[in-house]
Amino acid sequence: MTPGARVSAAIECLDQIFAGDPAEKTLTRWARRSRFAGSKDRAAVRDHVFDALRKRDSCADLGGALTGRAVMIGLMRLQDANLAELFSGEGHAPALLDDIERELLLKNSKVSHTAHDHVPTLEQWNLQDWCVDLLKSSYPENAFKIANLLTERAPVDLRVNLSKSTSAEAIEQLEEDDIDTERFQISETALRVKSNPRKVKNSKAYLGGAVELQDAGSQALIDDLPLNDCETILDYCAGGGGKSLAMAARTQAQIFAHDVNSKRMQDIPTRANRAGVQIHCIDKDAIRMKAPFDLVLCDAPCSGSGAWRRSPDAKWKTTRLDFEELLALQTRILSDASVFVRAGGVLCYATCSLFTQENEEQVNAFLKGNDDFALISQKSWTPLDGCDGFYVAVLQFKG
Ligand SMILES: C[S@@+](CC[C@H](N)C(=O)[O-])C[C@H]1O[C@@H](n2cnc3c(N)ncnc32)[C@H](O)[C@@H]1O
Repeated sequence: MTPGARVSAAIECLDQIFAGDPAEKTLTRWARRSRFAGSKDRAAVRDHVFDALRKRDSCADLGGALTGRAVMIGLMRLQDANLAELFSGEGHAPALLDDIERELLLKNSKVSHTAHDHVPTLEQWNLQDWCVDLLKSSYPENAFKIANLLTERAPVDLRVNLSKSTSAEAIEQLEEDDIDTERFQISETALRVKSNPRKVKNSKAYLGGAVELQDAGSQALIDDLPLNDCETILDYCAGGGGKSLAMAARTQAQIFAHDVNSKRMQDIPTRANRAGVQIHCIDKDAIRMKAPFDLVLCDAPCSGSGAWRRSPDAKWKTTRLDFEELLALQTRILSDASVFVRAGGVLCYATCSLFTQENEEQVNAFLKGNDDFALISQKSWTPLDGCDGFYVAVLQFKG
């Protein structure tokens, strides 16, 4: 595909996404229909679509409308691409810019879309307005800087599986597959991929279980858990098992994974096998039989705002009502899971949210109603730390 044809494909996908279709499904559907597209074309179209979603409002403002075409005009302008070449009207390239589009672009380009030395307009936040308010109240000093970082592509991080490899061995093994990485100080196990991220899943290091894909912030969160003296651990919201696997590599404790939606755990046995660790997936009845646990982790469902660089679709589709429902669910999960902690054990509450309402405020509310728990530590990370946004609190059950 020509560069222009890739832009046309991105326009088509964005129009469907703006009409309400989920981004991933839209891209998969497009790829199925477009047998002529090679893997590089698919990657390029995906990058266009995700870049455009991350900076949606800035792009729409530059291009003059919230349509696939206007947003791609805005994105290409922000990327200093040659608009005349891309919008050539030749072959499968999008039609030439008309006079109105050209004038609009000229007028809008005079306003800086990246400058930090002025009060940002709502478009420049690239967030829904209720999220701007939440971010401002969570980070009064740095809200706009964080919002800006959420418009950038997320780095690809790996977790070295310490039960199979050292960092030095993993780096060397990855190099054999042309994947350059470097240590990321935020966690002992974290490697940042510097080249060929798309090769990771077929690399020997990944297939052999020496590394897993996991954001460095997620790894730092696991470093903060008091795993040392544990014999039994319950990962109460295990999902695909990212946190279970990271814990298993760091402790000899028995790890039990649970999720209300058991289908989400279906890959855990394969992933555990690859990592050379054991994770027992259990249902609620089995939890009651095995309880109490030394450590119960609630990696609660949340807005996911800390990871909106990776899923920019969600930053536009999550409604205020969804958010309120999530808050209620987090409250319930903390309360439900707390009964499975042994006296003297710990309840750990984690999210990948940037908003204090889902983090500190949830924990404070829990502590108010449960004076037999005490806060031991809490920590948060934001993209300012070079990773996704995360929060973790460790609460001890005094019994
Ligand atoms: C943030 S995700 C977990 C991600 C996972 N821990 C990881 O590191 O890959 C939250 C999970 O909580 C699960 N969940 C939602 N409500 C729940 C409940 N009431 N009890 C247990 N799990 C629940 C969801 O199905 C979802 O998989």
